[in-house]
Amino acid sequence: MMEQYLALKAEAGASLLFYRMGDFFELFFDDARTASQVLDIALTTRGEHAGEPVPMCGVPVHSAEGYLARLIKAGCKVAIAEQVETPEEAKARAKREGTPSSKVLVKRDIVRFVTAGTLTEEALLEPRRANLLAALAEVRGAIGLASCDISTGTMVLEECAPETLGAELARLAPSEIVIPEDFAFAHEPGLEEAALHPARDFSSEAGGERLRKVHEVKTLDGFGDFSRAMLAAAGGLIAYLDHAGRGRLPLLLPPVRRAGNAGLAMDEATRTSLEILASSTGGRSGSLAASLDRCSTGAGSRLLAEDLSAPLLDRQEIEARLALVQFWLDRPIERARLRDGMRSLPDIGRALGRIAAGRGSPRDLGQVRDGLAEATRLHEWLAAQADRPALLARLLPELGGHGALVDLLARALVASPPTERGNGGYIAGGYDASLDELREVSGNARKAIAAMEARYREETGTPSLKIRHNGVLGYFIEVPARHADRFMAADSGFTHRQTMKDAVRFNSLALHEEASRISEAGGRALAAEDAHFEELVGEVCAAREGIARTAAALARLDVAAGNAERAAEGEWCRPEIDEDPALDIRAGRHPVVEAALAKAGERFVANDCSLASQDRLWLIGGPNMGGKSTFLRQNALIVLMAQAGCFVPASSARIGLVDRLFSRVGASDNLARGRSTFMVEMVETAAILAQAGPRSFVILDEVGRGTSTYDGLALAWAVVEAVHSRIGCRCLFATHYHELSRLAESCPALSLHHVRAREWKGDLVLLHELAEGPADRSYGLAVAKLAGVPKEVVARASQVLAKLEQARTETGGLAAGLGELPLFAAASVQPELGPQEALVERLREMDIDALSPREALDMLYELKREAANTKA
Ligand SMILES: Nc1ncnc2c1ncn2[C@@H]1O[C@H](COP(=O)(O)OP(=O)(O)OP(=O)(O)O)[C@@H](O)[C@H]1O
Repeated sequence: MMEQYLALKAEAGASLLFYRMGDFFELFFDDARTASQVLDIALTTRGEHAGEPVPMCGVPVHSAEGYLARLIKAGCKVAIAEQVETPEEAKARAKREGTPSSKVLVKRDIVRFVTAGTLTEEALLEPRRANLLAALAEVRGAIGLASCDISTGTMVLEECAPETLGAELARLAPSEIVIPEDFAFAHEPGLEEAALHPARDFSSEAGGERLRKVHEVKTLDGFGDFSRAMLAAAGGLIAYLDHAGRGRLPLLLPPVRRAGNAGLAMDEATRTSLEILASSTGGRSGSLAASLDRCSTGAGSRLLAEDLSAPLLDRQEIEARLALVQFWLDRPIERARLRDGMRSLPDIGRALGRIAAGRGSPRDLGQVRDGLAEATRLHEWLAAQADRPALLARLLPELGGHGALVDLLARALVASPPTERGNGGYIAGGYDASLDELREVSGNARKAIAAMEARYREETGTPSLKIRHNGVLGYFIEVPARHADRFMAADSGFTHRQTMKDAVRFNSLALHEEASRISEAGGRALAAEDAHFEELVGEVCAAREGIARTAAALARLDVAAGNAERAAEGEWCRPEIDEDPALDIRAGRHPVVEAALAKAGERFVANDCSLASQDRLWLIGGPNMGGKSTFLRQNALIVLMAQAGCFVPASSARIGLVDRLFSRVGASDNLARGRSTFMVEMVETAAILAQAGPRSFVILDEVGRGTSTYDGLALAWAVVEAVHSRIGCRCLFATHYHELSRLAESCPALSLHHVRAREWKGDLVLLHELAEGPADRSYGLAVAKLAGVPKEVVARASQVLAKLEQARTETGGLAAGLGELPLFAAASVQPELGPQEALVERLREMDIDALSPREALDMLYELKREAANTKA
């Protein structure tokens, strides 16, 4: 056995090997140590290997899913080795091969690799979260990105530049990433845990071939235009799935090309800081998605998360989503009816995923039936609604058209089919006459056995006689031990089978005959149900693309109705979308903070934000805890929500489409990646300065606070100037440096604002209200007092502050020398040129036509000399 185990383990590689032994999966050696630790189960030993006891642990097959879920969550991969022949088959093989049957071992094989990105089981998936597997490939400097959710079969191909890979991965947030073994960008952040796969599977030719084969088409043209990098990534993805499923591919729908720049771009830091899908503590609760989500189905929640991760840039598409939300908002009764109906809707996308992956159960077929039947009912109802918006009209045909399949499944399956296929009983009566007959035979035999029990009781005068059944003996007659003698007699007609403590068990010829009838008919009935199951699976798979489209349409309806529900609940408004580089939000609120305050019985103070080309940079000061970060974030979130097609928490909002959103709010140490707080702040600021354009929206919070006061102020000053004069985008900039307010004199599109506070009877009152003009003071000490810093420390700080302020009055303070500083734009602060760049600059500036031949020759010599120096 050890030999077989070790061979399979070699194949499993780094995956933990679940080795099937009867009713258990067993793990050995290091696998057993890891699993016992992660699962907190007993570690024992079994036998010896190389003179040492072999560590072992095991999990029962029937509850293996739960254990698998925990292992996958802990970052492990698992290879499942099943018995692929029965003991009888093994014995027959031994006979054929001439090996003694005692030496023969049942054949086992790895039937599947279970990894985070290749799950389909209900128990292992979170209903409200997509589970993506992504593959990356590089072709001539372009990175192809293939992502798929095999639980529903969707597959998206896209391409990006190496610099934006991090942002794209942050948008997708895949559960697992596969890269070729020789991937040039393997050291990029986020790829530390990526699975390696042989590079030969990541070629564009092989990728194209694989896609054509999976979808049984001669050309991919009908699906879209895919680049070589996309095809290479798709090839790697399919090859990895093929490897994980040991040759059985899961459900894969035709690939969809995601157009580059199709949406609002956000980098990883922005996503994290805006807490879109997860809060800063890592969980869903406290995130934007959680506070927005009123979807009735898991599929709806998954689509909402996708919408929020990839807001749109296409005005028409945004308007289409908003109009559908409006439609449901205007019809509260219909909305309630839709959401009620949806609540009991099965997750047909995922049921289909399991069926297509060969892991489907009769219950999954039942779910497809019920889901499609509900979709058909919805189709009829919605078709009768007046004033349907365009998106609804587009979705409508996707909901119907499954009549024949629903009818077939309705006739074929019982009302609530079981999850277990092995015991049968899921094919409905009346569907197959021969199956009904077999069932009748077993039914009659069962009746005969019941009659036999009554007859034997009477004939033998043993009222306590019972005919029973168990897995080992089959049917048997059981009598109390004190009555057993008369059954033991040679001519009694009963044969002894087993003696228990208080009872003795017998068989009889008649019972044996009826039991054989039951088991034979039962076996044939099971086989017939099995065959029907396969037929039904075939029918469902043949209709898979239509079913997936229906599932997607249902999810879109659910998201729109959920958004309408949320908008009604919070009195949110429909944003107006236009192309102006402006932003006008009236009485805006932060959806998450507002909800948290409401729970505590507190009121959120709404604030306006109005940016336009002549006033597009707001410098915001005011006390700590005054609400600056909240204000910055709420406006970024409102933009994001609007472009995702949601209503927004404001009394009115006009959003000029934003192409890139940047958020640098709150310190996020990234010590794991070897960067200090200040370094992270500067890296993120650098990214903003490099990538932001005139249509971007930037929120920056306290840039420069992580270093010395002078350095920090200088950096903040230069960053504000660059954003104002060079980039020219809309920006909210929160700061504690009062000195920055002087920028208002030199930057015409910059205005000063502050969050209001008051000191009342020595205590600080934060009003959380935004007002125009610079902040008068910081109230830092008052906040420290509020936070419980000991009185004597605050008193001492007051003394120090008084001294510092006195010095400031005398010397003009920190920014004393800034009066003479020229404007950023006028200063023409050129970065110092390197020697090569200087050379290029001279060449560029040279007017050849104005040179005499002699001057030209001299110039050539000079340039040559300079070039030689540059090299040295
Ligand atoms: N508009 C508002 N209405 C009511 N409460 C608010 C509002 N804005 C913020 N708050 C409350 O004030 C707290 C502090 O807000 P926030 O972190 O935005 O302050 P801040 O000015 O950025 O502070 P710091 O300068 O210390 O970073 C929030 O957690 C919230 O409870």
